[in-house]
Amino acid sequence: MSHATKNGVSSPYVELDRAAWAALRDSTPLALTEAELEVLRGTTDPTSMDEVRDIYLPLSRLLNLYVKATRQRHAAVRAFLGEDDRPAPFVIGVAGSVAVGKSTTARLLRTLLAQWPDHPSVELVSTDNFLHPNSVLQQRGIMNRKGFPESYDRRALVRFVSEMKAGAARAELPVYSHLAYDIVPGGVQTVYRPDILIVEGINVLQPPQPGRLAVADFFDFSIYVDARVEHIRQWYLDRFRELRRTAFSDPRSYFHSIATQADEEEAMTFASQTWRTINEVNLVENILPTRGRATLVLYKGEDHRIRRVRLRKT
Ligand SMILES: Nc1ncnc2c1ncn2[C@@H]1O[C@H](COP(=O)(O)OP(=O)(O)O)[C@@H](O)[C@H]1O
Ligand SMILES: CC(C)(COP(=O)(O)O)[C@@H](O)C(=O)NCCC(=O)O
Repeated sequence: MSHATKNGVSSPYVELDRAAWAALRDSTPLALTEAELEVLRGTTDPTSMDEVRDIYLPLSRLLNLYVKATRQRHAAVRAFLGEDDRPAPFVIGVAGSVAVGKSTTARLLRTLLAQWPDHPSVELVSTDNFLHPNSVLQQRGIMNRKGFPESYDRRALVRFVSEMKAGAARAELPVYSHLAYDIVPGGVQTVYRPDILIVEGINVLQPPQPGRLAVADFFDFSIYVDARVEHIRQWYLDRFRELRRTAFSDPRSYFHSIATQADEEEAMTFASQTWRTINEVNLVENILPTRGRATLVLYKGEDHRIRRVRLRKT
């Protein structure tokens, strides 16, 4: 365990290697089968049972402690104000680059956190539901900025999380389809107020615009999934190659012509260009600068395995 110091001032972070973090699992039981894990894994994501045991069970234990402590703090404030108990979900943000594996992390957490008897209902919402439809992105000339902060309806995202936090019983959200590469016209996802709400997306740790609130202002805990840019690039390309063989071969896919008309070399040139001109620029300019705001950083190595964990103590 290292407590880095800078200019003699103790750092707010503690950094643990994989073995030190894994030891913090304590007695948290492993109640997930290989078949259940298989369903939670994203395309080409190799997250294994070892990863669940060494990384996600200690994290589940830590989050359970956070939920309990946060409930106690809220109850104390309500008692101080003489207010009745009002249920509010514990909100967790999961951030990181396109293709870093956030959705696998978020789905695993949803399953593991729901196994605790004190917070069985866990909802997961991906911020792609709040992207502006392609028609709006085209109108604004920002179709090549999909995933950048301005490509989202940030007000609607903040409104959704703030309403859930304020105790709203349910909310209706738009739906994004990776297949159509667009918002689904008339699509609705209904979210009933859970014990824990996980909000996953590349830009969830963005600071607020002047005079506004950002979605991160409502997080009780946040996780940044991190890796070297060149490794994430390789994962993006590997996944694209696999999607070309699978999802893109569906005639309804926005990228269908990449599967049917372009040979593999042309397809991969297109993918490299998309990575370099959109996703890497967004990572370096907008996403990486938010890493320091996360409560926890999971650092992945080239093989996708988490090597180190950094926790913010204060
Ligand atoms: N073009 C696509 N077609 C189908 N599925 C996709 C496409 N792009 C991404 N996905 C899937 O969407 C999910 C989210 O991907 P992404 O936003 O890159 O985040 P991450 O890889 O960090 O989970 C992943 O499960 C991925 O497999
Ligand atoms: C939909 C995404 C912006 C991710 O959205 P998120 O759920 O993280 O808000 C991303 O997967 C994406 O499609 N990026 C655009 C460039 C590309 O096609 O890779």
